[in-house]
Amino acid sequence: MEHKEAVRVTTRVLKETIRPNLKLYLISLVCMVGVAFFTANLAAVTKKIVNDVFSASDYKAAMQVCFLVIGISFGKSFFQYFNQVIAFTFNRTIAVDYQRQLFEKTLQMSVAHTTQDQPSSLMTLVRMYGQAAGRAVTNISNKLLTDVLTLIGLFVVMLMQDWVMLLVALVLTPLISMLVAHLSKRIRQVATAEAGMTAAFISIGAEAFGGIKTVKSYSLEDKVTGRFNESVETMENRIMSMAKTKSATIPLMEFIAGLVIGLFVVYAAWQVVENGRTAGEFTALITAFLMAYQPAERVSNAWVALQNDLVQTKLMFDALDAEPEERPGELKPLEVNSPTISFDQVRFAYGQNEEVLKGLSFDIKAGESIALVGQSGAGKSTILDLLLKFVEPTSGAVRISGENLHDVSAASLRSSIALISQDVFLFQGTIRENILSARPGATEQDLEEAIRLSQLDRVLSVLPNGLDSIVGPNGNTLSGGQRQRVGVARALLKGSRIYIFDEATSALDQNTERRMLSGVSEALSDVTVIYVTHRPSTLEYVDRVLMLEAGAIVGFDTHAALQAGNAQYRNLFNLYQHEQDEAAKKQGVA
Ligand SMILES: Nc1ncnc2c1ncn2[C@@H]1O[C@H](COP(=O)(O)OP(=O)(O)OP(=O)(O)O)[C@@H](O)[C@H]1O
Repeated sequence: MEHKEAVRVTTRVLKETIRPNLKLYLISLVCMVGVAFFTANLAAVTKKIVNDVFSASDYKAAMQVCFLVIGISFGKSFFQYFNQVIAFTFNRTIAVDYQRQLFEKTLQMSVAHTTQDQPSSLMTLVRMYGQAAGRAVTNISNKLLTDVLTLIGLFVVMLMQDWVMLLVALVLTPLISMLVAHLSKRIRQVATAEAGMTAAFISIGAEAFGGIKTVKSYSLEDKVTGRFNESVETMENRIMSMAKTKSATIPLMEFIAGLVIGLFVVYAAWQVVENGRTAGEFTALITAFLMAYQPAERVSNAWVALQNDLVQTKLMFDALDAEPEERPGELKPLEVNSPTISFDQVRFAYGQNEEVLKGLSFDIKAGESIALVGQSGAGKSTILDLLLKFVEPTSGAVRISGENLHDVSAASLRSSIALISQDVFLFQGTIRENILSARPGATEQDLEEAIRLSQLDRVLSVLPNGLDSIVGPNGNTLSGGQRQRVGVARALLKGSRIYIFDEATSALDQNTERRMLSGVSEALSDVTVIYVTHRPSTLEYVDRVLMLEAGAIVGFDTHAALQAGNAQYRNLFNLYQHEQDEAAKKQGVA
């Protein structure tokens, strides 16, 4: 990151955070000045100790100086305490606020953008960036400022004792500034890559532990460990390079301090002996110089840390400024007057890859139920992604209720469609809460009906707490089939005009699936339903079947008509039948 960019990021982060907390910040400013004032006075008081107490051997003066020192120390501690509490509050408030903004922003991004990264690495970045911004603001507006003010105070004390200090200051200040500027640049260069590397590191771990059964059953431990080691090594090299740069600053400053003190002693001795200056003046000067060491060290540390945090804050701003999927109010809401669906010459390709859908045109009437079938990779999921506007056609148009989805807001579109996927997502909580999340105001009667139709009542009857049983994170205390039934119940309660069942019954046994489908198809007789399925049994419950092959339609008719007149469909149906029989056999054996 260039110097100009660092200044731009600093200005923005301060503007965005100080303004809303101005009152608190002004109080902390008073505290900072208080800390600096009392610290400087603590150094200055040594002059009195040496001259008035020791040199004059005055007992009374000793008592006065004693109270003075206690008063100054109390003042310093008082302001220091409040300053630190405010700095801490500031840090946390800013970190949490940015984390919230980043989380919301990530949710607003397109699905394609969000799924580029592992969920865990996205969360790591949200956490890291927010914390970095909090630290950056606290460092600049509080820690650095407190110490710089203290240094100025101590400097004034030194200047008051001897003008030679002015010369020393004039020579040392630009020297130290140049040194710090050089180190800062190096640190920012190294830090730029750090955030990405940490996210990659987390992502490797998440992938390995998330797929632990696959890793173990395919003996992939060595491969996973190899990838982990590689990422750790790259990260360690970066961290080491940063540590070396950081470590250089403190010894360098210590050396400069030692050099200056050495010269002071000789200079002070000469002034006292030859020019009749008092020992107290030089005690105050050297004390101020020694006391300046700690804040100077903290300034140097805070400055180094700041470079790192500014880089991450910049990355955070980049993420916050990224174009969202769409801006609120940018597009009109979809009004589903009649739940018709039409694809008009739709072509689609993922990036520069080969076309996945090759000019698809078909119409689904309002209230019709259709099954979408085809070999793996034919393009079924892509059709669903287009319907939900997770992706947009390369050319052609997808319409619902006559409206081109390109012109309607994604949020209104998605709230009009109930999607039930194969992997049902359940959040941690009770089954009741999960189902009611689709329609919080639903009556007990509607809830019971949804439970009955989804065949969930059979599951609930064996759970000790029934509907109030708690499911673990992502419903992991339920079996795949149980989760699917909760997913169907939740979707039924939503009461949409369009339903999409994406392999939503794949984990159910045939009998349960049949019972569910007969109830569901009756309950959804006046809404439009799409089933994506490999199950031949599902095909009996739909009005028409749309068969895809390599991104093109090879048949769209009733199951009976396709069976009678379409050889490709018969082959596919036989394949599905075979798969189903095999699965039934396996279930029988189990
Ligand atoms: N994100 C992606 N990037 C690149 N290509 C993709 C992506 N998602 C899918 N594809 C490709 O698009 C084609 C259609 O995939 P799609 O998932 O729509 O098929 P499908 O019929 O749903 O398959 P399945 O029954 O196995 O789920 C496939 O060749 C697939 O490799």
